[in-house]
Parts: sequence; structure tokens; C-alpha cells
Amino acid sequence: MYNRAPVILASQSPRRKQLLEQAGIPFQVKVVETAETFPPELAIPDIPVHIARQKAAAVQELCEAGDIIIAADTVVVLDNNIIGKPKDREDAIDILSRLSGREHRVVTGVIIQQGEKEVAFSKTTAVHFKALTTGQITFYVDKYKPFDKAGAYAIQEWIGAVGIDSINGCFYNVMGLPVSRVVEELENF
Ligand SMILES: Cc1cn([C@H]2C[C@H](O)[C@@H](COP(=O)(O)OP(=O)(O)OP(=O)(O)O)O2)c(=O)[nH]c1=O
Repeated sequence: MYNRAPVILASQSPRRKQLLEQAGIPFQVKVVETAETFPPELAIPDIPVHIARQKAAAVQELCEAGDIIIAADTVVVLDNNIIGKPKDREDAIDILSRLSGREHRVVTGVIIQQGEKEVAFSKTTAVHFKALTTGQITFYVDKYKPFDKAGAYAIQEWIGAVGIDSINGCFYNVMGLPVSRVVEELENF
């Protein structure tokens, strides 16, 4: 069991909070809004790590020396293009139409920091969607309103149960936190 310095989760995501709780890690949530920008030359697996580092840096001022800060960012990647959160209903429908019947990758970058010390990594999960009908897509978007989700869907919701053929990699990584790896890194920190 993890039992050392206080852990601060630098995320307003209810999914990340739920997953860290599920792992039995005691923690507090502290969040400061960040711009979530990245230099265009970054390789795709490094982009969510870069953004997670910005989220961690933003909460430093709210933390005590010695606190361990955890931050993460999740992006959906289709044909080497990053798909973020949908702008509106039409954008969500368009994103899901593009993901339909195909495989995409979900990349979560994680930062664990204590003062100058840092562990950074990213994990990738491949997700294969079934061919979704227009009716399924509009039903999902109108009922579940996935506007705060990268790629306009949540694997833990209805669409994950009926629309996903297979995944290769960590399920919880798709939800926003590769929690078994986070626990492993915390134990070795
Ligand atoms: C693909 C996918 C994403 N998501 C969520 C995880 C993240 O919360 C969100 C991606 O946005 P993020 O910017 O990674 O996180 P966030 O804005 O929710 O929280 P914060 O920046 O404060 O840490 O999408 C799911 O819940 N299920 C999924 O299947």
C-alpha cells in the first residue's frame, strides 16, 4: 500500500478522481486552469505529457514542499491527427462518424512530481469501433453529451458497451488515467 507524502491530483476530471480512489491512494484535488498548448514539433506521445506538465506546474503554488503532484492529459489520435474535445453537437457527431468502423489510439500522458523530481510517461491504447449508425451516434451525443471527453466519447458509457469491438492496452488509460502504472510509479518514486 502507498503510504508516504501527501498526494495532490491536479485534475478536475471526475474519472481520474474515481480511478485514484479505486486504487486506494489517499489524495486531495487541486486545480488551476491552464492553456493546454504544445509546440507543433512535438511527437504525438509527448504532447499529452507536455500538457500534463503544464497542469502540474500550475498547481505547484497551491502545494506544500514535499507534496507529490499527479497530472494527466488524454488525447485521441486518428491518422496521426489529434482529436480533442468536441466544440459542439455537430462536431461531436462528426468526430464519432470519423471514428466509426476504424481503429484509433488513445494516448494519456502522466506527470508525477515532487519538487525537482519528476517521472513522466505516456501510455497508448488502441480502440476499434464497430461501424456505428447515424442513429446510434446522434442518440449517444444527445443523451450523453460527451463534450468534456477527448474524441467525443467515453468508453465507460453506453457507446463503449455497444459500439466498441476490441481494445488493445489499458482500459483505464482510455478513461484518462493508466492507474496500475501510476501506482507502480508511486511505489518506486
Ligand atoms: C476517450 C475518453 C476520454 N475520457 C475523458 C478523460 C478526460 O477526463 C477527458 C480528456 O480531457 P483531459 O483534458 O485529458 O482532462 P479533463 O479536462 O477532463 O481534466 P483535467 O484537464 O483537469 O485533468 O476525456 C473518458 O472519460 N473516457 C474515454 O473513453
